[in-house]
Amino acid sequence: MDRRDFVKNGVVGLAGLTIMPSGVLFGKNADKVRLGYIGVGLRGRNHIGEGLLRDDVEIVAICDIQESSLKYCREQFVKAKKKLPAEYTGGLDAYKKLVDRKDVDAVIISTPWQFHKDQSIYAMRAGKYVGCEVIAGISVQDHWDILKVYKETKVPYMTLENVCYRRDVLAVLNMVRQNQFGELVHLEAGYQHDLRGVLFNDGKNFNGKGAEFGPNTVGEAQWRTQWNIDRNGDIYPTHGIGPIMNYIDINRGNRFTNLVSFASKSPGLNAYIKKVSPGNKNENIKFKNGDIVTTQMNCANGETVMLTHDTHLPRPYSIGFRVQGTEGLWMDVADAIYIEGKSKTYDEWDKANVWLEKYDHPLWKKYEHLAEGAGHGGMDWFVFNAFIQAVKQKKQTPIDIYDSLTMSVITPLSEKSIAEGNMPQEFPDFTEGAWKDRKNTFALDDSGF
Ligand SMILES: NC(=O)c1ccc[n+]([C@@H]2O[C@H](COP(=O)([O-])OP(=O)(O)OC[C@H]3O[C@@H](n4cnc5c(N)ncnc54)[C@H](O)[C@@H]3O)[C@@H](O)[C@H]2O)c1
Repeated sequence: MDRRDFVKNGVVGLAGLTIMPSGVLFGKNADKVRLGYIGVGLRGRNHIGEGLLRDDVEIVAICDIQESSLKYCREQFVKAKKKLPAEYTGGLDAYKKLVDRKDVDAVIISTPWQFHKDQSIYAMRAGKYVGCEVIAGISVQDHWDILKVYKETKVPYMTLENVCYRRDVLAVLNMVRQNQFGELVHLEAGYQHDLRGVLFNDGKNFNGKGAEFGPNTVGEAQWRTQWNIDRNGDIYPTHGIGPIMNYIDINRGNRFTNLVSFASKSPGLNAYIKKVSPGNKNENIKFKNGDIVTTQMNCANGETVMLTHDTHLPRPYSIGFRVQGTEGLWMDVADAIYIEGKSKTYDEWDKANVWLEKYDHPLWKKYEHLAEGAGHGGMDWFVFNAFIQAVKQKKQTPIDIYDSLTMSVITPLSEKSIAEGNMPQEFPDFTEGAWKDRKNTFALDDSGF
């Protein structure tokens, strides 16, 4: 069975009805999820690609404020020989008309970060499941505002955090659950990705050499670069922290209690501009965001966590996971695992693959053939499928509102810590005490993951 056969048949038989609290529109399991997409730039079109492959998804409408994005998106439908969706454009509020459509069950939001809060709140109020790309809100208060609407509507909200589904990440979750690392003590991760070619281009080509950013450029250079001028903090924490939250049961028996952040100086982007476009007007811009921002966090159960944001300097991509406990550790940069008494040689690393293959997660074993070819090594299939299955079965999403807000609020907290001279910041408990009793069920079954 290939990707296309699968999506015809659906991933699992529809299990018993899970009744959602009031606010969610439909009352019985749906065969098809009718999706509206808000933002069809690069990421939105990845999600379109996944949706177009499935017969249990109908993309009824798309919204974007740029004709170029809509045009590329239309081409995807033509290539897939699917009916063109309705289009909404013409202003920052155009998305509201898409959300208001009676035939939209759920929305996928892939717009720049500053729009996520209002767009998700509007969708939740309309009773539409929200699958929102990473970063829920900008300020700490934004996160509370989103929670308030969730509590009023009970409409599920999921951050589409794909790294939670990466194959090695899930294999390590499997190892954690089978106690291979013993009691976890310290964890590290980060967003360590040379984004210089994304933050700047020549206005014509994605990743085209150039030193421009803002409205006359293409892709994320239009909006993401400005955040590096205006903010100093970990502005992209979710890819690293999402998986860690699953390893140590955050919001499900554990919680972050406080954090403190440090920012280095920031010559990286200026050096890049000087290199690719000597004499460019942008070469002396003051980038407020430190080239390396590190954040240390404490947990109620005593673990420590360190996160790194590192996107302005030359480096190969790596999240830099370190998962360490009383019996051993995984370090993804070293591509290594060491388990005391079980590793081949005392005090020497095993190649990580020896362990990762042995503990390959059951979900990957089962769905590998379907995820093959999907974005980011297949994990994009898993995150999209998880959202669709939750909508179809009227279930809570596997990454829920509390997880989503917890991942994202690290940005304003780290910013505040740095602005106050590296002062510790108390971590908000969005669960309001419920973390003590909530259970970690992430990726434990395949009816929504
Ligand atoms: N999970 C991942 O692996 C991953 C990868 C890339 C991007 N992302 C996230 O996806 C989101 C989008 O990033 P991107 O790379 O697609 O950016 P992009 O700039 O390529 O696309 C954003 C799109 O949103 C549109 N837009 C802007 N304001 C809008 C509005 N008010 N209403 C409707 N459309 C609007 C833009 O015209 C553009 O087409 C961001 O949150 C980003 O961090 C996640």
